[in-house]
Amino acid sequence: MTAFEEMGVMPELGQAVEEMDWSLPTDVQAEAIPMILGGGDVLMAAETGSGKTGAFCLPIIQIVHETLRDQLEGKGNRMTSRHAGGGGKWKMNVYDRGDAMAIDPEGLLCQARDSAAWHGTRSNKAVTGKGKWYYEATITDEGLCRVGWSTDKATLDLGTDKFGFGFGGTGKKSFGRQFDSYGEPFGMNDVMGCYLNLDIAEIRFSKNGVDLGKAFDIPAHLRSEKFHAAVVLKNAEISFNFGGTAFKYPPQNGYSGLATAPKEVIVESRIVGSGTANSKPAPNAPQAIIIEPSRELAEQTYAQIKKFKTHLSNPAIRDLLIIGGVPARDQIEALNQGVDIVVGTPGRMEDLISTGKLALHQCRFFVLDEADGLLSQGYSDLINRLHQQIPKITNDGKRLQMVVCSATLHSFDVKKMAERLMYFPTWIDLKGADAVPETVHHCVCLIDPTKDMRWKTMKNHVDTDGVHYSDRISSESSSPGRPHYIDPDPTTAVTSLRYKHSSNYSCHFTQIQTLQ
Ligand SMILES: Nc1ncnc2c1ncn2[C@@H]1O[C@H](COP(=O)(O)OP(=O)(O)OP(=O)(O)O)[C@@H](O)[C@H]1O
Repeated sequence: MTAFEEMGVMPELGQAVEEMDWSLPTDVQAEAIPMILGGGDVLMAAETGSGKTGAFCLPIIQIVHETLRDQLEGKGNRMTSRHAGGGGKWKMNVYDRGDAMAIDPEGLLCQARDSAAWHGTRSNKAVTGKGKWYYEATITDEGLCRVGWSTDKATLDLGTDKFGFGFGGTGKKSFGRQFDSYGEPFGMNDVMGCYLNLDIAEIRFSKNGVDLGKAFDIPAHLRSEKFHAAVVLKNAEISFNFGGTAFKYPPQNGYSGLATAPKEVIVESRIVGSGTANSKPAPNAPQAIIIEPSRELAEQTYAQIKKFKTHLSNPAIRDLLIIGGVPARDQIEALNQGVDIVVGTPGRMEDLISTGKLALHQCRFFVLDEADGLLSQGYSDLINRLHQQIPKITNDGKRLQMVVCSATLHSFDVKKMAERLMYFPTWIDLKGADAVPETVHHCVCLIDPTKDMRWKTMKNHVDTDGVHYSDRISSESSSPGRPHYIDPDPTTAVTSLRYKHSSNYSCHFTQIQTLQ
């Protein structure tokens, strides 16, 4: 197994890079490839010639190929039909969800990995009018969640307006942003029963089969509304059973699973995807679009893709170079034949998009190579326009992934663009120690070793990079936010200790030490 394959790269690509004499991944490849294969957005900066092209092309080719293979075997269509907003089984609606809410292809497992904000979703169908309805939600991870019932007028943040009824893990019920104690707290592995009685306009919940009592009387003006199963999560995961399989705690007192609700009380969600379940992929709609600031770079990237895909067949990946300065006729002809990956320069790319020759609706990788170059050439608006046209979620429920390469990640324009367009990007910054991502929080702990002598007896020494060992930091330092050190004594050295606590938290300890 090659070193690339150990990172999850498929054997056909591993073989191709081996034949190119790439025995080991470069640093940027080692960091970026698993991230992109794992579905993340990546923002990377590394020296010229560090292998960035391979870092994004290899995983993109692999995912595009796997998707094509699934489509060929008919799996793509099955996925698509499973994901369609309306029709079929009860499930969480992939088209009616917050930005960070992931929903599995069955629509029964939801996960939101944003620890800073709530993200919600609700079911693809609703019940209305009459009947006693039930579903179960099992908490499958730590984190915060609220489950309950939402009308289609409610926002996805369940319980924060007067159109949805939530019950949260902290033991609070909520409606209209009013949080009142109810039942008891719940968490990982608990099975929450959600009851909706439309006959007497009442909502109640159970925990692991134990009834927690009435939570809400549904106000008169909402009684004829359509009620969806709903959830909102903060860094949590939850699974649903609408009655398609046996309930862990079957409902009592005449309630039935939503899955058994008759047609006359069911209303399909009005929020449905634009694609149809069995639509064939359009030939001129590639899965990946790679934008380069110059013809030369576009040609180089295109040439690398050709080499990488040498051993990929059945189905073959169709790539296309779209650059200006050559007649568009051949490019249009190739688009009509079918393309999977397009590499090009922005001007010609936009010409073909605006005339409908190149379609963006199946794009799931949007790559900006040398983004600082693209922005300095004034392509910011064009990038925004293209990004706006690309669906953020594909028909088969896959999220748009963005990869941005830049000579530096510390340009204001690149940062602003990343903030605007990218989705929790991982920063891969191999351009030097001065470049610390904003997601890393620093704390500086000043120690005066002449007063606090505990360092002398410290059992566990922290290894440092030693770069500041002989720094002389003067009291004149006036950089805003920098601590001032008074160092009148030439026998004093500054040691900076930096170590990582977790992926997004690092500590700097600075010790002023008297040299013996
Ligand atoms: N893992 C690897 N092992 C050996 N050679 C590699 C590896 N990755 C890339 N290379 C080679 O290094 C050279 C530079 O790679 P590449 O063009 O991808 O870098 P880059 O970071 O995109 O450069 P630039 O910033 O100039 O566009 C190429 O000749 C490529 O074939």
